[in-house]
Amino acid sequence: MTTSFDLRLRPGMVLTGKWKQGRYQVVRLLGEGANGQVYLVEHRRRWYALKIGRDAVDIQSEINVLKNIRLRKAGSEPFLVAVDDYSDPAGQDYPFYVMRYVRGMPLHHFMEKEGADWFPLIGFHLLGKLAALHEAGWAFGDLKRENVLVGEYGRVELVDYGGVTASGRSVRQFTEVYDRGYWNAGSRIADGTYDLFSFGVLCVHLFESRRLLHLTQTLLPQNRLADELMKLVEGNSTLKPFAGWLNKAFNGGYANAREGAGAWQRLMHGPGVRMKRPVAPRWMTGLFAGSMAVLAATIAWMMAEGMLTLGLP
Ligand SMILES: Nc1ncnc2c1ncn2[C@@H]1O[C@H](COP(=O)(O)OP(=O)(O)OP(=O)(O)O)[C@@H](O)[C@H]1O
Repeated sequence: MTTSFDLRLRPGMVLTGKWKQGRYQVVRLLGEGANGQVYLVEHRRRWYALKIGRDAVDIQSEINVLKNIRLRKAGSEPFLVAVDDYSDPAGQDYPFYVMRYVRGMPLHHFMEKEGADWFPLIGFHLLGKLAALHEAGWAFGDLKRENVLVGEYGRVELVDYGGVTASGRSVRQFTEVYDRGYWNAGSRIADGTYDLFSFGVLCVHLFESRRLLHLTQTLLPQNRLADELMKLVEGNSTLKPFAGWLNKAFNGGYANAREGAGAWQRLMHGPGVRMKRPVAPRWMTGLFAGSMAVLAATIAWMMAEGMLTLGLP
């Protein structure tokens, strides 16, 4: 991935906003893409993600979307925290915004590390995230492995809102291989079905990346069809139980992610699906065992004291 500018912020340096004077200490680079670089920063003793770019228009349109979609759970901090410009020592201005730091690793790295058994649950969580956007009148647009971060217990967060588009408009930003138009399977009009198509490609990309790459290198544009993707699905043991679902998603059969999530959930417990069930953290198991021991001791003591009988005649 190349970026359009060569700014490098070093760990430890403090970036001060030109207009609002907010101070952000750089911890490390989190990632970079076409629109900018994302750094982990510390601000008022808390961690945030700071995205900085050169193109004010690109960054500003992401900011506008983030302001509009209000990714906020009741009582929690907003996703978008601050907006400002940074002036480098040479006087060059770079627009940036600060957002909530999402602790997690990109989906494909998580899956490589933790195993495919997580796939059904993570897929379900991801559909839930998309459903919330669809219900608010948006499509995510640029769904791909890198834009899905997975945290503990398979919790999922979407990052990079540069492609988020109001329903009914033309998708603003997409990645070719995930794009419905690329596969001759429909328009680039933003809606739930567009994201579900990309979700299907994402599933294929996770488990059949080599063959998917081969298809993109060998198929003539007119032969790029969802049927080709389905062949990869049918040949893969993790994806096969979801073949019916994926076929429907590739053909626009689910109007939105909520509908898709319901059907996905039913399949998760079906035949042929190996699924990780997150276990409660050890401290919670310990707490439960501890409370049971206290309860047993209390009952024994009450019985000994004659305060409790077992209901025998
Ligand atoms: N809020 C966040 N918390 C943690 N990590 C993040 C956050 N936002 C972005 N990242 C990381 O930074 C990477 C690059 O960010 P982002 O995708 O927004 O940049 P981009 O320039 O728009 O990339 P692309 O060219 O893929 O569109 C992400 O893949 C992710 O790993």
